[in-house]
Amino acid sequence: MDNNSNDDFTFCKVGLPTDQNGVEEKNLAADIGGIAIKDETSNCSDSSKNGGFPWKDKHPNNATFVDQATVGSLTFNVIDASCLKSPGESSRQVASVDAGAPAMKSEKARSSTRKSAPRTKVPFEKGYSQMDWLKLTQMHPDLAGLKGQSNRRLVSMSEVKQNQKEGSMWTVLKGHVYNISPYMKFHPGGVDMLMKAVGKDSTSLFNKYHAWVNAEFLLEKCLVGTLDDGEGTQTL
Ligand code: HEM
Repeated sequence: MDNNSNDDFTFCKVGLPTDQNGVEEKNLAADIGGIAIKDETSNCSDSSKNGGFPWKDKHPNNATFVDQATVGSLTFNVIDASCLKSPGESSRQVASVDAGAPAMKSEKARSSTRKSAPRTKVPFEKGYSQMDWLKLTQMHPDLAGLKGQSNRRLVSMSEVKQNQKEGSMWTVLKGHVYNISPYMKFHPGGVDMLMKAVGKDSTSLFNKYHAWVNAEFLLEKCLVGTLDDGEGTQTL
């Protein structure tokens, strides 16, 4: 066999990269695929460290932007949080990440899309999750309490008001009349909240808290009828 052939492998130790003095560089964690998160601290009042971008000068929480980098759809903002004013905040650098949006858009965009109503989801009791509700709607033969009556009938508002007792709690939602009594304990916003809907048109309350919820689907089996705006009661 020819010893000078390409079968001759040489193994060598691969060490950490070194600087020009041959000293191994230890601070590698901050360098990821071309992004260098600079470990520079900035003076809180020094706006010359904004990389020439005046809008990167201040973070809304009074921290100073140090660097910005982008990988694919992710934008990193590295800020010096040492100027944070709240008492519990310690001096640190923070990297905030925004997916698919320019960094400066994020804070304002998120706050402007927030609902005015407070989010107060209650933990559900065992056996009362939304999945349990879906199972119940598939198994129960008469959740609306129709007792054989058609749910394709017009229902007056005065009839809705009369149905406010255990087992028969009616509400109007987007022109449909539902018996929400069986859904009470399954409501993620709690029984007390849903009780506000009983005996009245709850469309505006519903939209205030969660216009995105598909009530037509969730309450399909609780449908009693259609609201009669003309206050008559007849079969469709
Ligand atoms: C009438 C039919 C209603 C149905 C089918 C319904 C359904 C739901 C659903 C599915 C959620 C979970 C939403 C989510 O996870 O994003 C929810 C949450 C909630 N609901 Fe309702 N809801 C109804 C009526 C109401 C009414 C009338 C009120 C207020 C008076 C209300 C107040 C709330 C609240 C405060 C939450 C918690 C919001 C959150 O933090 O996510 N709901 N509801």
